[in-house]
Amino acid sequence: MNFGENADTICALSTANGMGAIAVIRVSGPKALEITSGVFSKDLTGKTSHTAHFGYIKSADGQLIDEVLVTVLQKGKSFTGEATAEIACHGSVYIQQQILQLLLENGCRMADPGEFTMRAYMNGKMDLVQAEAIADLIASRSSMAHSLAMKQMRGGFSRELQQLREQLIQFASLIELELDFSEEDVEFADRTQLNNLVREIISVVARLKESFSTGNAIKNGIPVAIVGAPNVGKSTLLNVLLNEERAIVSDIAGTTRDVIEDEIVLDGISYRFIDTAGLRETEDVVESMGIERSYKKAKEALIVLYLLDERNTNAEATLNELTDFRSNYLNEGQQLIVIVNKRDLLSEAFDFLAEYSPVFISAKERSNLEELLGRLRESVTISGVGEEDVIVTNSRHFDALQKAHSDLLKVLEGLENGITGDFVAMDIRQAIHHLGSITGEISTDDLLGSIFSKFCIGK
Ligand SMILES: Nc1nc2c(c(=O)[nH]1)N(C=O)[C@@H](CNc1ccc(C(=O)N[C@@H](CCC(=O)O)C(=O)O)cc1)CN2
Ligand SMILES: Nc1nc2c(ncn2[C@@H]2O[C@H](COP(=O)(O)OP(=O)(O)OP(=O)(O)O)[C@@H](O)[C@H]2O)c(=O)[nH]1
Ligand SMILES: [Mg+2]
Repeated sequence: MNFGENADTICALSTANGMGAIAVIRVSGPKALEITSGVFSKDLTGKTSHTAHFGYIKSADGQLIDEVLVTVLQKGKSFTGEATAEIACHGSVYIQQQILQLLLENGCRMADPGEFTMRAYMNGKMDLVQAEAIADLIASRSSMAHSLAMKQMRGGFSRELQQLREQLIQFASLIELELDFSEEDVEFADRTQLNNLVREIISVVARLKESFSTGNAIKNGIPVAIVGAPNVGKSTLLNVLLNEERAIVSDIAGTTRDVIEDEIVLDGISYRFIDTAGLRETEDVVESMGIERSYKKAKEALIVLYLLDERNTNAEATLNELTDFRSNYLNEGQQLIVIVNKRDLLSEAFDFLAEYSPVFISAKERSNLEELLGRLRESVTISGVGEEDVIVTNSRHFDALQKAHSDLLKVLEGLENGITGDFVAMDIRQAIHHLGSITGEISTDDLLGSIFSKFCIGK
């Protein structure tokens, strides 16, 4: 990988593909200002950084291509850290192509996907976590996903990792110091203190690791399974939540055969609602396959909406049904919300459900859905999304945390079993390595390639 003075000068369209009011073409690299000046009516090389210049783009044979505004960012002062010119032209596809072609003829190369951000990383403008957060920020579709990505881009997660690494490095050097003097039988590192420190670090890593299921859910839409007996109104509720006739509704029990899901942003949170086949004993082969899938989906969901309706008047049978479901299909960490639907038809009080604090709604009449949304939002908070907490949203980070976690457990085991310092130190170094791979203190071309190739071109 060439960078610094030897880097190619790259260019790409940074705005969306296709026609727009204005399009921005970004040029970055050692020759960005020279090459852009070569196709522009003014010399940009000596201009103050962060200034905009009006002028013309002309082709080699003197044809006027467009009137444009070029922004100059000098080396060391731009997003990429390299000299950069940003050409804001009229957003015609023809003009965009002509300008890009002129830049290529004058010595630029087309940027690979994510190459501008990769250069920002290579030039120390940001770490890998922050670079990855930019991709998440661009992809974010809900306020919660946006705020997680923003926090990560601003360095929240990086600072937490940095702290952990520093503690571990100090720890490792204490143990290694002890090794140097091992002949003299000195213990520089107080083992109890080390023990406590490792425990503390393990608990932080564990918390980060565990936040991934929520973080991932927020990024991809929080999975909410709608389950319950046939005909209670699951599909009606799905349709009402999505505001769309997504699933077939009928008064025939067993209408929904397959899992139906769709995503929607409500109140700043993106949910993935999953309608399932009504749960019951059945001889029908196809229906029982559908029910099998319902149970599977319920297990994968973060929140389970369990629907009952006006027929569930038998307290014992209903409570048994709920207990059964809870003990057989609900995992730890999953939130259960019990809903009594068809409240327009209710004549009884359903006091026996008090321990579940059910939400009474009428899906058909769209009544009391606000309470349900409130409860959904509450469940998201309960599942671990505090305002202050750093949340892991990226599976690469999760993998590395998991590895660091198991290294640290080995360290702890080593300390407790009185294993010699050199083995303990090896495991600590491994943990430091895995934590460092997250922010990219340690990285390989393969890793960078796989991360940045998923970015948009021009980013
Ligand atoms: N036109 C344009 N808009 C954009 C970007 C861009 O590169 N160009 N961005 C790209 O993603 C985002 C903004 N991010 C940016 C980050 C740093 C710098 C920059 O010039 N940094 C300098 C100076 C900082 C300062 O003055 O405080 C530096 O870091 O040295 C510019 C944009 C979104 N909007
Ligand atoms: N009165 C009343 N009827 C409702 C309400 N919600 C749903 N229904 C009716 O209940 C019947 C069953 O609704 P569905 O949404 O198909 O029920 P389901 O739970 O998806 O049923 P399966 O797919 O068979 O498991 C339909 O006739 C709906 O119109 C409600 O709030 N009040
Ligand atoms: Mg249905």
